[in-house]
Amino acid sequence: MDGVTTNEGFRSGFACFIGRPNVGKSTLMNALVGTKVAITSNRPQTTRRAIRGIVHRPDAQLIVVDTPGLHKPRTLLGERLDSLVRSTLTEVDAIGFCVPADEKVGPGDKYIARELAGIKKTPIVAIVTKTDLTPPERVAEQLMAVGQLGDFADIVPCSAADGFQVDLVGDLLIQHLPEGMPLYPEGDLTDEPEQVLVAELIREAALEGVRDELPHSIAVVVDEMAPREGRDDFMDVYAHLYVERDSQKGIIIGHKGSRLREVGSGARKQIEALLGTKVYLDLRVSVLKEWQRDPKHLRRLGFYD
Ligand SMILES: Nc1nc2c(ncn2[C@@H]2O[C@H](COP(=O)(O)OP(=O)(O)OP(=O)(O)O)[C@@H](O)[C@H]2O)c(=O)[nH]1
Repeated sequence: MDGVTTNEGFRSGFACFIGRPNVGKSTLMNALVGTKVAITSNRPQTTRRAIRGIVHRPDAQLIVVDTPGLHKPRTLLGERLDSLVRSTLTEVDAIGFCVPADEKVGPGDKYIARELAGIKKTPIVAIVTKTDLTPPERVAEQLMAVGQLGDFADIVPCSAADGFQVDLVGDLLIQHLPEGMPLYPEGDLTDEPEQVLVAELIREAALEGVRDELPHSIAVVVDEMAPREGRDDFMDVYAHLYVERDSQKGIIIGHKGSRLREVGSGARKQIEALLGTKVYLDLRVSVLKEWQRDPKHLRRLGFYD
């Protein structure tokens, strides 16, 4: 970090991405940070926590706060997610408003744009994501359409999938950060506790291939995680996967436990990559009836007011 702490002109601060569910916010954050700190899936509302990814540049440190997709709340969980997003918006130095290139601007985007119009202080960079999915003419049209949605500091197209202009998104956010020293040590990529990242990787594996309302009903808690006695290259992880109904438990476990075994081995590989050790994963499935609507259960699963 030589020279950095005294560098004039060094910028550091926070940005967040906002947008409808599934528009590519987590993927973009991972691409900016350069590693997988937020789980992604093709199911809407995959993200439930404000995870921070830290982007290190020679002249700046950008801390990205990942938010759940904003939408009109339907359940108590939905309401808590929305208030999480709203409080995040007032605490950051810049906002990246994501709209995908491959879907027409719709009521969901307009709802968010109206919410953002109420936040006067924070500069907003509009980001047209997933440009790899559409021809350039369509991207150009989308840039125009997004421009109509509000008053933005910049509008930029990018693709997290092929890396197109991901660095530029970083530059545009960084220019709105205040001058200041780095807030995190060099090399740190996230400040989420490892246990939370591990739980998210298990949830990601469990989401593979499930349909309908089941994705929203899955929550994961890591009960215990510790190096095996006498070995620094082996981690024992004990986790619970919660669902809301007995029928869902059956689906997750699968015929003679086949599906749960797949989830476990998929998750284990990802956790091993994250931790850099071998992992033993003990995964149990339990029913927490209607946890999304129950304040007590929500607290137990880590969703606070
Ligand atoms: N082709 C393509 N797909 C992308 C791109 N970015 C994201 N995706 C895909 O879009 C889906 C949603 O991405 P996420 O990053 O989970 O979206 P999100 O906005 O964080 O979603 P929520 O957490 O539900 O709010 C995933 O299947 C991604 O692989 C991109 O640049 N190009």
